[in-house]
Amino acid sequence: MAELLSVQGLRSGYGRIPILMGIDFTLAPGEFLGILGHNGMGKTTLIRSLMGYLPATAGRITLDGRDITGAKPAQKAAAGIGYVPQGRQIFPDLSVFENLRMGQAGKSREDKAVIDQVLSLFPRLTRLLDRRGGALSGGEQQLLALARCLCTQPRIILLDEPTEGIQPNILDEIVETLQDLRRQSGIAMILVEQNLEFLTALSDRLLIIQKGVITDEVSPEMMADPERIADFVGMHA
Ligand SMILES: Nc1ncnc2c1ncn2[C@@H]1O[C@H](COP(=O)(O)OP(=O)(O)OP(=O)(O)O)[C@@H](O)[C@H]1O
Repeated sequence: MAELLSVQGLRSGYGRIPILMGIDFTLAPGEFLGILGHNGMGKTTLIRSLMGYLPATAGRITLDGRDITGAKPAQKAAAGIGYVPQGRQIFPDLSVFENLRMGQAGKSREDKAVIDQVLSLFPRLTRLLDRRGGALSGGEQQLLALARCLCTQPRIILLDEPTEGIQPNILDEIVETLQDLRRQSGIAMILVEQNLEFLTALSDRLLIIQKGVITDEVSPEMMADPERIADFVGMHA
């Protein structure tokens, strides 16, 4: 399979504290890759390193075969890498619609058609366009952060712990929205999570991260059997 993103021997950390100890994986076009790990295993560090917020101390990241290891976050965004941070970071004083427009802030002119197309995936947000971002529930904010990222028209989305602090009813809606996105678009996604059930519902392939190293890969065949995965990774949902 052709590869869109390739990560080889990636190391990074904070100051002199190493956290990522040599991460290797590839992402194919349109693939949803899940990365499962407990608290503190390096998931956010990995996403922030891929996005360029933390410099790699070793290793190589390529996009379409082009080396982007040292590229700045804005350059990575311009190359088509979208980022939905943990904690969502929506603008609390702006309306839902204004938050979506911020997703187009880097473009020379606003493209309302793109916002409309994105909104077709998010009926709940369409009903809340005038509401302040800060007045949304956690789950609604997560939907907004995802929709805002889609307004940048990325080829890859990096999604950091989307289930954190979200009520179960809206979590199901987030899963369905992502499943629709997976079916309808050619977007590829890296989802880092500690929620096994969420990842098995969405991932084509699942990697396990422990202490800054990818320790295992769960094959697509095994993905069909959540009990077996839970035993395999020692993480019952
Ligand atoms: N700014 C920082 N300075 C120093 N160490 C940090 C910093 N941020 C995170 N760490 C450490 O890096 C390690 C990995 O943290 P990271 O946030 O990547 O984990 P995670 O898997 O995303 O966990 P969580 O689910 O808690 O977000 C942890 O040991 C954490 O304490």
